[in-house]
Amino acid sequence: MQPITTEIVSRTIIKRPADSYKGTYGRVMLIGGNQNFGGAIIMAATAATYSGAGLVTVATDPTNFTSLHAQLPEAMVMDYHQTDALLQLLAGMDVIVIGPGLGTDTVADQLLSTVLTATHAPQRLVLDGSALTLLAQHSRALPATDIVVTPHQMEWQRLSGIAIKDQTPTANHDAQQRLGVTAVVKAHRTTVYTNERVWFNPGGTPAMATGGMGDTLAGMIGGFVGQFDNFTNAILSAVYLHSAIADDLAATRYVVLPHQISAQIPRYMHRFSQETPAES
Ligand SMILES: NC(=O)C1=CN([C@@H]2O[C@H](COP(=O)(O)OP(=O)(O)OC[C@H]3O[C@@H](n4cnc5c(N)ncnc54)[C@H](OP(=O)(O)O)[C@@H]3O)[C@@H](O)[C@H]2O)[C@@H](O)CC1
Ligand SMILES: Nc1ncnc2c1ncn2[C@@H]1O[C@H](COP(=O)(O)OP(=O)(O)O)[C@@H](O)[C@H]1O
Ligand SMILES: [Mg+2]
Repeated sequence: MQPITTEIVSRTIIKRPADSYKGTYGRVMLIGGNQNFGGAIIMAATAATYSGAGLVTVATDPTNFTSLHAQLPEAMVMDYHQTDALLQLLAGMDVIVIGPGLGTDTVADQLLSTVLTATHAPQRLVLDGSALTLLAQHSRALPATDIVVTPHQMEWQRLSGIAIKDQTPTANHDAQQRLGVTAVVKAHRTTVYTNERVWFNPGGTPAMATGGMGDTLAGMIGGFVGQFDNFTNAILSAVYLHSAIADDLAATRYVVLPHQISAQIPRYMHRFSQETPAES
C-alpha cells in the first residue's frame, strides 16, 4: 500500500491555461436526488462546481429544482423522468456521476440501466451511493470506459460480497480486479484500488461523520476527472483534498459539514496549483 502524497496532488492540479473556456473544464452530469434525498445530489453538484467543473447539469426529481437553484445557481437542471431528453444530454457529457440520493425504486433502477447503456468512452463514470446498491442487486454489463465506484463499507460489502470485518486490502484488491473498475473504499482511512496498485489516504477525521460527506466526495471526483486527464491521479487528489480540508477545519471545529468542505475547495486547489513543480 502506498500513501496518497501531496506531490501527486500538486502534479495533478495544474494552473489553468489562459486560452481556455468553460468547455475546457468538463461537462459533468449528476444524476440522483429523489423526493426524499434531494440534499444528496445538491451536495454532490455543489462539490463538483466548486471543484472547477466547467458546466454542471443535474438530472433529478423536479421537487429539487428550486432548492438546488437557491444553493447553486451555476447548475442546470432537468427532470430525470424524461428519458429522451436525458439521453440527448448524456451524449454531450464528459463525466456522469450517478447515485447520490438516487434511491432504489424502479425509476432509479431504470435510470442506472439507461446510464450504463448510454455511456461510452471517453466519457467517465462515477458510481456512488444508491447506484452501488442497485448494481449489487443484479449484475449488469458495465461500459468499457473509465469507471470509479465510491462505496462506504456496507455498499462495498453489497458490491464485492466481502463482509465488513473481512475487508482487508488484499481481499478488496482481489474484488476490484474482478469488477475491473477503480474502487474508492471509504472508511476512517479510505483505500483506493486500481488495476496496478493499492493506495491509502493518510487523512480523515470522525468530524466528517455527517450525512452528505460521501455525496460531496462523489461530486469532487466528478469535477476532478472532468478536468485532469490522469484518471487515477484525479481520483487520488479528490480523496486527499476532501479529507485534508476536513482535517484542517476539524482543528477548531467539533464537526465539519459537507458544504463547509465544498466552500474551501477552490482555495485548496489554488494552493496546490501554485506548488506545481516548474519542470512537470
Ligand atoms: N441529505 C441527503 O439527501 C442524504 C442522502 N443520502 C443518500 O441516501 C442513500 C442511502 O445511503 P446510506 O448510506 O444512507 O444508506 P445505505 O446504503 O443503506 O447504508 C447504510 C447502512 O449501511 C450500514 N453501514 C455499515 N458501515 C457503514 C459505513 N461505514 N458507512 C455508512 N453506513 C454503514 C449502516 O449501518 P447502521 O448505521 O445501521 O449501523 C446502515 O445499515 C444514498 O443514495 C445516499 O446518497 C445520504 O448520503 C445521507 C444524506
Ligand atoms: N470516522 C471517520 N474518519 C474519517 N473519515 C470519515 C469518518 N466517517 C466518515 N468519513 C468519511 O465521510 C464520507 C462518508 O461517506 P458516505 O457514507 O457515503 O456518506 P453519505 O452517503 O452520507 O454522503 C467518506 O468519505 C468517509 O471516508
Ligand atoms: Mg454515500
